[in-house]
Order: sequence, then C-alpha cells, then structure tokens
Amino acid sequence: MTTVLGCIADDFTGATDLAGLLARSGVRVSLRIGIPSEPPTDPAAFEVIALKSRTAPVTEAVAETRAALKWLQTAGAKRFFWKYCSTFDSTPEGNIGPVAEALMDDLGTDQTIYCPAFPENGRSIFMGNLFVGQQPLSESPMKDHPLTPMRDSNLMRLLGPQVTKATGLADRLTVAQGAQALRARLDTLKGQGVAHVVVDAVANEDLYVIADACRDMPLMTGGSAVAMPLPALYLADGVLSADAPKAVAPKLNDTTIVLSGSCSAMTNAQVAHYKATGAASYQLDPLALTENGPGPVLDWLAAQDLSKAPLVYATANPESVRAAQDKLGVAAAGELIEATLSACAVAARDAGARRIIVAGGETSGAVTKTLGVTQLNIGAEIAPGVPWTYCQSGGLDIALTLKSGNFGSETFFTDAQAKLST
Ligand SMILES: Nc1ncnc2c1ncn2[C@@H]1O[C@H](COP(=O)(O)OP(=O)(O)O)[C@@H](O)[C@H]1O
Ligand SMILES: O=C(O)[C@@H](O)C(=O)COP(=O)(O)O
Repeated sequence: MTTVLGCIADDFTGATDLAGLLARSGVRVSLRIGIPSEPPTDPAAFEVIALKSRTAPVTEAVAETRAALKWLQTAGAKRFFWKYCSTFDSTPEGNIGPVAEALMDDLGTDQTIYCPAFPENGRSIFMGNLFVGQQPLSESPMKDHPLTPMRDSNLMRLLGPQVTKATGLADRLTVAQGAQALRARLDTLKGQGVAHVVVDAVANEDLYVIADACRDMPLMTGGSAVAMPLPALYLADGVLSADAPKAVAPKLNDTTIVLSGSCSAMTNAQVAHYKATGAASYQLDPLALTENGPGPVLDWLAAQDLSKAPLVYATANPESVRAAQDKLGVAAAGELIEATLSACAVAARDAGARRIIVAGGETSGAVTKTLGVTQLNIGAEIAPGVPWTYCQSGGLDIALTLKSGNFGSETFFTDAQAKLST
C-alpha cells in the first residue's frame, strides 16, 4: 500500500488525536513514534509520525520535521499534513511557522493553510481569532499553560513573527460560500504573495468545505479536525482504495495505571473527579522530588492493587505550578515530573499493568519514549480526539491512551477504563 497522506505531529497526544480522527473512516492508520530508523516496508494509507518538537529549539524542530517528511515521501506520500495543537501552542519563535515554511520549501509549494479549529472540543476560529469554548484563547486557561502560555488570540498576529512570508485570512464569510469560493480566495491571496492563510471554521461543516477546497494542496496544516474529512474525500476521488485493512484490538487484562502530568483546567477537574470515586492516588511534589527522588512514589506504587487503577499525578493549579517553576525553572520542573511519571509507567508495566492512561502532551511524549514504544495501532475513541491505542512495550502487548491536557470530560479516567470493558 502506498501512503496517501503523510502526517507529522508536534507532540504525541496530538498525533493520537489526528490518528484517531482519521481512523473514524475505518481505514487503518499507522502511528510511528519518532522517525523510524528503517525505510517503510508496508506503509499504511495514512501514516502519522509523532515528534516531540512543540517546545524544542526551532532548528531542532525543523530538522526533525524535514527528516520525517523524507521518510513519508519514501512511503509514497505526495500530500502532507502538519499537525499542531488546537490551541496553537507555540512561542514567539515557533515552532508552527518555521516548520511550515521548511516543509513548504522542501515541497516546492508557495501556500498553505492554518486551521487549528476543533469544534467538537470547543475550538473555533472567527475572523482569525481562536476561541476555546466561549472564551478568546488569551482569556482561556491556556494563558497559564506551564510551557506555552497563550496570551494572544489572533492567529495572524501569533503566526506573523514566526514566518518570513506574508500571512492572510480566509474568513468564515468566504468559507460559508463553499469550497469554490474558498479556492478563489486562496488564489487571490496567492496572487498577493500571501503564503500563510489562516482559515476560519466554527463548525464541522466548515471543516468539510476547507478539506474539500484544500485536499490537493501538497501541504495542509492545522489541528486534527480539518484532516477528518480527508479519507472520505480521497475515497470519493479514487485516490484511496475502499478495501484497506481494519485495526484489530488484542484482548488484554484490566490492570491499569493512570498517570497525569497535565496541569490544564480540564485535567485538574478529571483528577479531582477520579479521586472522588475513591481511586488510590499519589500526588507528586516537584520540590520533594528534588530532595528525595522517585523512591517514595515507586514504593507506594509497588504496594498498589493495579486492578483498581491507581493514579499518580503532578497535576496542580497555576499558583502551585508557578511556585515550583520559580524555584526549579520551567524546563527543570517539567523534566523532573516527566521523568518520574515515566519511571512509574515502566514500574507499573513490570508489575503487570497492561493498560496505561496518560494525561498531558509532553508527559505522554516522555512516558511513551521511556516505554520504548515505536508504533501504535489506533483503537476505540474514548472522547473526541482521544483513542485507545495498541502497542508493544518491553516485548509485551499493552493498551495506551495519550490524553491531551484539555480533552475529555470530567469522567475521562473512568470512561477510558469502561471503553475497554465493553
Ligand atoms: N506541579 C507541577 N509543577 C511544575 N510543572 C509541572 C507540574 N505538573 C506538571 N508539570 C509539567 O507541566 C507540563 C505539562 O505539559 P503537558 O504534559 O504537555 O500537559 P498539557 O497536555 O496540559 O499541555 C509537563 O512538562 C509537566 O511535567
Ligand atoms: O490539537 C489538540 O488540542 C491536541 O491534539 C494536542 O495537540 C494536545 O496537546 P497537549 O494539550 O499538550 O496534550
């Protein structure tokens, strides 16, 4: 099978989000963790490469993404998708813009679109401004994100300093007129030298129009949702064959560990809810970790009944996060917690856990790398953008779900367990 769409995601939860939405079509989606060291042997129609480049130095993110592009080209892909966060998580330097420009250079294309909208999860774009639910991005809890605080809601203003070429907008009034009108707007902007076009979308119908108008672009960029219509469009175009293989879910026992390193408002609510169900839990304190190391939590974990799905979490409110960061530094506090949760994942797996639930994008990247996972098959969707996945770790079959900090409802941790029991 030749790859029809080659996707590159800037973090691991983002990659499973995208893979999960593409897999809604029923077509097999293969997700690779990092750039495979071997050339593709049996590539899937949809290949997603998960990088951990969202907060990496710009040059590193660009180099890794270019290498991922080369691998996907070897798999036969001619169309590509650059997936970043639906809340446009980035710094003034990047990495969304610089990576997009590097991919455009390599693909020899002079225009791409930016559409992080994900209406099912409350992300919408109107007149180039990104909303989280009813709040502008900069007034949403994303203003306090530990690594990429988002303090502006205007996507052209956020993107401008990250790119060298002009930015522009195709607004909702154009999208509402359909794919032809959108294509005409994109052509007009191209004539004016606009390389980077933010496209408004407030509902799934808008995403179908955008995907329809842009499906033959060498490069599309966005959150996961604008890619969701692509499999059906490719099937209709005959680019994709209808008899592609389906995913198979292995039967695994229900021993579970829940690991939460996200500090988003939603994850705070999910942790509080899960604790209220009576689940055993251990809260990591970054300052205590610098003094005592991971020994105490690993001892606690060794004494837990994994059939009752215990929780280890660093999830905290913005004040506590800031206090830890002031003492340890932002990166050091994050890395310390990521390393500790990763050690817990390995310890739990070795003690028999076959289901691992992880909350947080960076956290998921660290845990997945430490578990030595290289490829995942996509299973049932627990919440919009959060599927169960099946993979191998240490020679064992495990089920892994990587939850974006902001995704899922309050009951996510129990929802995830229930999904595999049905
Ligand atoms: N209590 C805490 N103090 C400081 N940093 C924390 C704390 N808890 C978690 N972190 C760090 O915050 C970051 C959260 O990012 P991430 O895992 O991507 O979550 P999200 O998906 O919500 O963005 C991680 O690097 C994590 O280690
Ligand atoms: O697009 C999204 O919102 C997610 O797929 C995503 O990228 C999540 O990132 P984290 O919030 O860091 O998990």
